[in-house]
Amino acid sequence: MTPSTLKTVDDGASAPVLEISGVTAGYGRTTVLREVSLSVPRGKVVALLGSNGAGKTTLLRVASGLLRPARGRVALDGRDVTRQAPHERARMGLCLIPEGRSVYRTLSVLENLRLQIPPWEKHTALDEVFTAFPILGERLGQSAGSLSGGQQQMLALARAYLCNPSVVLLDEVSMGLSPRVVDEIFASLKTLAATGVALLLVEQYVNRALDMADDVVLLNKGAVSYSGSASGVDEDEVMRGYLGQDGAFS
Ligand SMILES: Nc1ncnc2c1ncn2[C@@H]1O[C@H](COP(=O)(O)OP(=O)(O)OP(=O)(O)O)[C@@H](O)[C@H]1O
Repeated sequence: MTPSTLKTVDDGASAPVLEISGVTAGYGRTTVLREVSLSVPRGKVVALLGSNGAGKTTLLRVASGLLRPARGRVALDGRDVTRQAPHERARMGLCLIPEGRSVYRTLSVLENLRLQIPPWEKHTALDEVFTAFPILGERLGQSAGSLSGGQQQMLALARAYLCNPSVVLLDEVSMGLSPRVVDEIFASLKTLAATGVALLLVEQYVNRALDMADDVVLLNKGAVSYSGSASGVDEDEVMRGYLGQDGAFS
């Protein structure tokens, strides 16, 4: 058999769960991301850090299909999804938890949870959500709008337990919450990661993100200024990068 007749079997098992390669993207004439590449290995936690406006949310939008890049490629499990719609990527195991606690305020907690179960996950039970966030189980009949900010964020995060994802993208889920609630949310993320779900974590609390991340990608003005193991990263250096001092991670 000649090499050209050999059939290659690639089920994506060895590929990173999410791979972004050479992505340039922006809004209208404004370029926000420049040649950004990033890889989320299966079952690993990657922290995506950078100062305000560096392009972190834009990168999550490109990854999830909400924004089409001008150049570059997005792959899930080794399959090119650059032209796939967000719901198709969701069906392939990508779950985005966007910034800002997206819950239906006038609907009950239970109704919100039911709406978060995608149509193709017919047999999903709510038990895992109640294990992660017991308070939601005690508030099922209450309107989501009457929950505290932390409880609303837990309700938004419930989606990560209901979609059977292989990778979850989290955009500043700790924003505006008390330290005690942030502790609880990070504990739930650690539990989720321990089940083998990969996380791409955009997080303002650098120390908390570094504490649970395997790898770190630092964005500076839309370009990657550091990409590598979290163990080689010093929080102070990241903060200097945030403040835009040249030299940090160059
Ligand atoms: N819908 C939009 N239209 C035009 N420009 C936008 C839009 N969304 C974001 N931008 C701009 O793109 C740049 C990157 O924004 P982005 O939200 O991706 O950064 P970020 O790193 O997530 O910042 P933050 O930490 O403040 O959320 C900013 O200059 C922002 O003003």
